[in-house]
Amino acid sequence: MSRYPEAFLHRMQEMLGRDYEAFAASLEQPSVQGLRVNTLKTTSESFLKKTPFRLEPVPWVRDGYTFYAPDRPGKHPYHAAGVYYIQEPSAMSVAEVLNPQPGERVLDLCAAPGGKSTHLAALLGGRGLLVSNEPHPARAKILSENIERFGVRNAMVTNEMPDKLSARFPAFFDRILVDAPCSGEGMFRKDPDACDEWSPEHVTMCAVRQADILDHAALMLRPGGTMVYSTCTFSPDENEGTMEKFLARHPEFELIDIHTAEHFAPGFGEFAKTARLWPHKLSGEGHYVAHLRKTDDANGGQASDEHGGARKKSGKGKGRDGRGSSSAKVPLDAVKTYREFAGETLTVVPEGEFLLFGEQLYLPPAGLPDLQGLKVVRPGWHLGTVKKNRLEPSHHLALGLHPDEVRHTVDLAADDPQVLQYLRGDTLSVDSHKGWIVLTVDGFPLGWGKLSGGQLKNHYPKGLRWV
Ligand SMILES: C[S@@+](CC[C@H](N)C(=O)[O-])C[C@H]1O[C@@H](n2cnc3c(N)ncnc32)[C@H](O)[C@@H]1O
Repeated sequence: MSRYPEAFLHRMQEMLGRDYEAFAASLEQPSVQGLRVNTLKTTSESFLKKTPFRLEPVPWVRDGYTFYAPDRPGKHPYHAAGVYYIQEPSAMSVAEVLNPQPGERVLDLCAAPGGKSTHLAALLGGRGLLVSNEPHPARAKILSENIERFGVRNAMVTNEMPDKLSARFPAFFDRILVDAPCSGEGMFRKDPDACDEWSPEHVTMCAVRQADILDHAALMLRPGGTMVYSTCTFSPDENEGTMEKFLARHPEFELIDIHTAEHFAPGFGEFAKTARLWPHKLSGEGHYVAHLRKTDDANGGQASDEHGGARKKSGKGKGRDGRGSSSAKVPLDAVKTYREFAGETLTVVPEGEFLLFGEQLYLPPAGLPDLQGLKVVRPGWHLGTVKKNRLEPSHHLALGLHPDEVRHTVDLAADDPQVLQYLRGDTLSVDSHKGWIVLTVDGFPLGWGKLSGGQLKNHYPKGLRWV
């Protein structure tokens, strides 16, 4: 008996006709695995010279590669250093289609665990603003950790429902990604548990929720801005059906071409401009992608300034520690403490309009909107914890730094046993400058250590330690 729901297989048979046999055979194949190089930290060219893995380029994305068993890049120290993100090849198509440009304001509305957000961040190249949102609190935390590991400096992570954000950010974003919660049919072979949740009723419920999410996304896009709607399911109700109803409700939107469309099959019927990624036609899982544009004269129903609704930052909100203390004015002492630390430890002192939540000091991205009343998990680049007269640097600071920006580093080769000891939280014996140093693996920052008397006190975060 098949491990896939009968009703699902029956629907697929009806949908695919002659192609069904090839599709059904693909369900019995292992899922395709991939990694996407973090171009905030390196280039693909340089990574390919160092990588110990056998990799094949994914044709529809820059910097994406397929890897094969027995390689396990998720277990390599490069993963802890944020050198790449493990993401299956079809999922890599999505941010590539949205194609944000450095300096833009980008929203990823359904962002956890962060595959597409880290991709969007890489494409922004550290310039502009990325708001990565996830309503589920535990998933928002994972998203935030991935933003940290990837060393993204210009992202804010929120934990909100779309209506809360759309009330706050009318016509604000240049690009929006709605990678919608869906019935997940395209992930069945990768994640057999996804089958257990599947039912025809679940498909219908997902379509209703997708409509609601899209309506709020539509409000937040500036006129002339672009949006990608994507799912990892096959059901037309959640794909072409969701698009059809959305376009009927929103005549200010139109479907536009997908620049990588040659690699994919077209969507059904009148939705040939959208793309279907079939596991029996390419090397990847099942996905659907639609690219939309909001017309220039659409006013979005809301007032907006010259950049589509920018708001002045008040710097208030809830910190990642949930204390939500006000940070309208960062005490000068805190900034002084940070600058002293940075002056001693770094070659370049990151500056900007700081935010302080409790003891946590952040550097928010430029153009960060009003945070008042929003659940913010990470309001920008986390610099550290301000103690009485000292700054304890954050893991995010280390991961967001280029090794040249740090005065003292200890570099270890990936196969040096001390790397594993460090990731396990052990104290290391090293010969280097006394004080704070960044431990790097083949030149990629892994985390902080504090050296005294030849012993490196381990500051790799307890929650991330390898067991
Ligand atoms: C397909 S997953 C996103 C995957 C993510 N984009 C990535 O690449 O890692 C959809 C996400 O939407 C979240 N979600 C569920 N309901 C939502 C809603 N009403 N609004 C926004 N996101 C929602 C889910 O918790 C889930 O994390």
